[in-house]
Amino acid sequence: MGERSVAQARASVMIYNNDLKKWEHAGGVGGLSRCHIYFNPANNSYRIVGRKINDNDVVLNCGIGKNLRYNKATPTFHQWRDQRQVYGLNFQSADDAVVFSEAVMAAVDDI
Ligand SMILES: CC(=O)N[C@@H](Cc1ccccc1Cl)C(=O)N1CCC[C@]12C=C[C@@H]1CC[C@@H](C(=O)N3CC[C@@H]4C=C[C@H]5CC[C@H](C(=O)O)N5C(=O)[C@H]43)N1C2=O
Repeated sequence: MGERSVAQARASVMIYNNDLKKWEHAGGVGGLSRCHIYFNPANNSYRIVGRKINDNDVVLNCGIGKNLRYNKATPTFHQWRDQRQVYGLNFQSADDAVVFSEAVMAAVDDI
């Protein structure tokens, strides 16, 4: 039994460049990605995967750890970090952002 998607949202994926102190489009080019939260029943883990809508390029692929801190910086820009980098999602609507954030929090609570 493979991974299954427990939530998805369209958003622009951004990565914070700690050296330049600025946000950059994940994958280098702006544009919307379809971001899924996948649950892996084999090891009860979750990860967030984002693929560009126009060419399916994987621009985001990060695990959800049990102590992930998810920051709703604005109603449509949410961010989190892992030990390597800071991720940001620019949602198309506050509703999309709420739905996705609740699924992230549920995943964190489930680990
Ligand atoms: C302590 C810490 O890491 N704090 C983080 C946020 C955070 C809090 C709690 C848990 C996780 C996270 Cl990532 C933090 O403040 N960070 C992470 C790297 C960049 C930033 C540090 C400083 C700057 C100040 C302004 C804010 C920021 O970058 N914002 C606020 C929301 C806004 C929304 C969209 C993005 C898109 C481009 C625009 C811009 O950079 O011009 N922008 C921003 O300016 C974003 N900043 C941040 O988000």
